[in-house]
Amino acid sequence: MTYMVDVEGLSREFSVWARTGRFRRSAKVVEAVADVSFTVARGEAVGYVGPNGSGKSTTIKMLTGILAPSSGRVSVCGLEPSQHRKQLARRIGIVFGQRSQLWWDLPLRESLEILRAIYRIPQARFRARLDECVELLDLDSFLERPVRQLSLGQRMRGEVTAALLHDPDLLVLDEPTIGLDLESKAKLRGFLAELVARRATTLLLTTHDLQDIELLCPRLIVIDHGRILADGALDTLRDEVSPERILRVDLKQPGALLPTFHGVTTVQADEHRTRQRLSFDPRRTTAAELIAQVAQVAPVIDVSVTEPAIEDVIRGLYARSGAVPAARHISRSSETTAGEEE
Ligand SMILES: Nc1ncnc2c1ncn2[C@@H]1O[C@H](COP(=O)(O)OP(=O)(O)OP(=O)(O)O)[C@@H](O)[C@H]1O
Repeated sequence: MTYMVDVEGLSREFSVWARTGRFRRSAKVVEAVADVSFTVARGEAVGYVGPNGSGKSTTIKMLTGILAPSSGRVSVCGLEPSQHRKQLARRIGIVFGQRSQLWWDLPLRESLEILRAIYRIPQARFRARLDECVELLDLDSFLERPVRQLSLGQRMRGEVTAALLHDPDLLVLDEPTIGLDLESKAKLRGFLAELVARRATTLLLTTHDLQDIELLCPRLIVIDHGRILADGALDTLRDEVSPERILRVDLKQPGALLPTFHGVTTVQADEHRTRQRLSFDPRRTTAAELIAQVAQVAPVIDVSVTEPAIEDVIRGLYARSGAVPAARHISRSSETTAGEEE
């Protein structure tokens, strides 16, 4: 099988100057990415998550050819990125939430025209792509406006359009929803979800907003200290870390506390015992089975099942590995001085 992304033993080190006393600094090596291996198949949508300084951007930079690896092997669309950066640029689309690929003083439409010329996109294909983005991302009202006058949400919609004009095989999004308000986030996510579903675009997404992942990426790669902590389907990781689910049942009449059916660990009830919560292990029983069992002992008017939120799953993965991400926000400016440039 040929993969869109194929990474093996990928590592990247940086030499940095660290303060060791009031006037003393000494060189040390930071392992930004350490022995990372994964593959992404065509049409997959993968979320790459980790706390600040865990190595996400460094990985993305190696995948897109901005940085060369210190060691390991990386292949994107069958190309070695740092050696074939220009060729690769025709095959992938990149959106960096914190950086723009548009021309600040030009109207958005002109920026897109320039990109058409750079990528030598045939007029008909360009028109079709642009029309589609204009419609689905509502670009109409600001297409003629200079990029510097656009709101962040409008600019991001422009960035995504720019990344898609040349029909890339792989779309790499680095924090695409950072700083966006709820409405803009929803709009962008809706568009990307459609893209994945309809066109089977391969997507690699880094984000701090776990809702992006939940809505767009069935698979999750979790990274910490430059190493992969977990890689798998969100649902599988959820089962591994915190298998318990909660079935809430609303009964027609107050009654006795429900029995601990097979697979149920605890039963809790409100004071009238009309609303009861059954914690259960989905590997031992199913919500449907439980509902049927409850209905046999008491008339039910409503039910709902709650799963652990993605935040809890990720917290569980870190806890399992002994990492404590929240306490580790690495500030480049105060702790280290970059000794190497991108
Ligand atoms: N050019 C550089 N020179 C020196 N150190 C660097 C450089 N780029 C990254 N690092 C270090 O490598 C580590 C990983 O950084 P990276 O930017 O990849 O993390 P990240 O997961 O993208 O973080 P964030 O979520 O804050 O963007 C950090 O310790 C960072 O300080």
